[in-house]
This record gives sequence, C-alpha cells and structure tokens, in this order.
Amino acid sequence: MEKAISDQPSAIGTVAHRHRLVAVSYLNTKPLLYGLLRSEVQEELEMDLAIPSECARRLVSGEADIALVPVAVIPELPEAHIISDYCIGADGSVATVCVYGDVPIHEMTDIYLDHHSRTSVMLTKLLLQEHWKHEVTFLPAEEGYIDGIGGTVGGLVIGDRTIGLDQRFDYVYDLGAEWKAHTGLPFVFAAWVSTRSLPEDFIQRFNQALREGMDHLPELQLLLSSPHPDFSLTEYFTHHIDYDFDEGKRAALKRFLAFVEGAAG
Ligand SMILES: C=C(O[C@@H]1C=C(C(=O)O)C=C[C@H]1O)C(=O)O
Repeated sequence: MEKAISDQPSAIGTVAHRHRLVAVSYLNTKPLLYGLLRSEVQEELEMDLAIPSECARRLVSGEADIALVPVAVIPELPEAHIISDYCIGADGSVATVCVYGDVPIHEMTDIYLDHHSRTSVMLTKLLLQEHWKHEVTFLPAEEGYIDGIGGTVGGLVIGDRTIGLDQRFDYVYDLGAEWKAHTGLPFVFAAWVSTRSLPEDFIQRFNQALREGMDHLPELQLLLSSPHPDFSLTEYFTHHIDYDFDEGKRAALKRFLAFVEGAAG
C-alpha cells in the first residue's frame, strides 16, 4: 500500500509521479475534461480516454489510479473513494442511454447488452425485473451488434453511438426517464473514483478544475462540432446530462448498488 506518490513538484519543476487517470471517451465527458485541461492540475495527471467498460477494467486491474467509472463496478473495487461532486448523471431523460427496438418492450424476446457499458447493463436488468416485469434473453454484444437489433430483438446502446438512432427504431426507452418513473430519483451512470485515499488539497484542485469546465460550457461548444443535425449540444449538456453528484444521486447510487450487489451475490 505504501507506494509513495508525490504531489509535490520535483526539483526540475515536473511532478515526479503522476496519477494515472482514465475518463470516458464520449461527448458527455468533454465539459469535465475541458476543465482538467485548462487547469494546472493536469500536470499532476497522466490522462487517457477509453470506453466506459475499459475505464472500469483499468481501475479494477490497477492500470489506473483515478477513473471516471461506471458506478456498477464500485463493488468490485477493494477500495473505492468517490473523489468528486461531479458525475455523469441525469434527472429524467438522459438521451444517450436507451433500449431500442422495432416492438414495445413487452414484446421483446431478446435484448443485446452494450459491451461499452457496465452501469446501464445492470440498469436494464433492474428495470426489466422491477419496472417492466418482463423476462427476456440477454445477448452479449460486440462491434456491429446494433445492426442485429430488429424484430423481437431489442438492444441497449449507450453514449455517442445512440445519436440519430431514434430515427431508426420505432421504440426508444430512455433509461434515465424510466428509472425516474420507477423510483422518482435522478440517476448516476459514472463517478470519479480513486482506488486509494488522495490528499485533500489534490481533491480540491481536481474539483475546482472540473467546476471550471462546467463554467465554460459556451466556450467548449465553440470547439465541438454537432454530431447530428437534430442533436443540440446545449440541450444535451444542460438538460439531459446532469453533472452534479447531489443528494438525490447519492440516494439513487445506494439503491442501485444494492441491486448490483444482490445480483452478484
Ligand atoms: C449517460 C451516459 O452514461 C454512460 C453510461 C455508462 C454505463 O452504462 O456503464 C458509463 C459511463 C457513462 O458515460 C452515456 O454515456 O450516454
């Protein structure tokens, strides 16, 4: 455990050991990344991006020290510290985590579970069990699986690949909205987690940097191109994704992790 990681600049002005950080490679993380990249705290970080399931794998394997991870992986970590008041969450419809299909959910016989996801895979299972009360066969997904959605086969899709998909399928179930209808709560998909306790002053600088990112959303939107003519970045960043890890999301996390742990046990 006593692996010394210094947060102090070394004699030549660089940081001796940087925290290895991995964040989600989707659009919804850009405001948080923008803050980190504008801040001096980035000098203390070795930053990389990956799909959510890979962020989870790296934190569990010890290849990363800090990650924006799907919250469903938290029970697998020997030590987990949520180090930020910012997250990838939603209070109602999230827009980019949906089950798609040609038929209503109760007519679906099979559902593909997106291999990019850890949290929404479990959320789909929870909602089928508790909310829709409908049994299906779960199909593992791999690259290209979206083309296999059709007939009575539905599919969970998360992140940027969902953009435009609502025009391709007749039935779209937004899991942020369905969770809210089921529990009355907002939801947290991913949180900033470290696998060991970090110095308080680092955590403060880290959160200040994330805050800066949120404060500069209009500037960031000048740098990003819109992924689809019908997709509003402003709408997505301000009405769908809810970045505050507030009391409601903490309550949601507790409830959701109880389900995840129950399913594992
Ligand atoms: C809202 C989203 O939440 C994502 C969903 C995740 C999951 O299902 O494991 C993980 C990270 C989040 O980025 C999204 O990416 O669309």
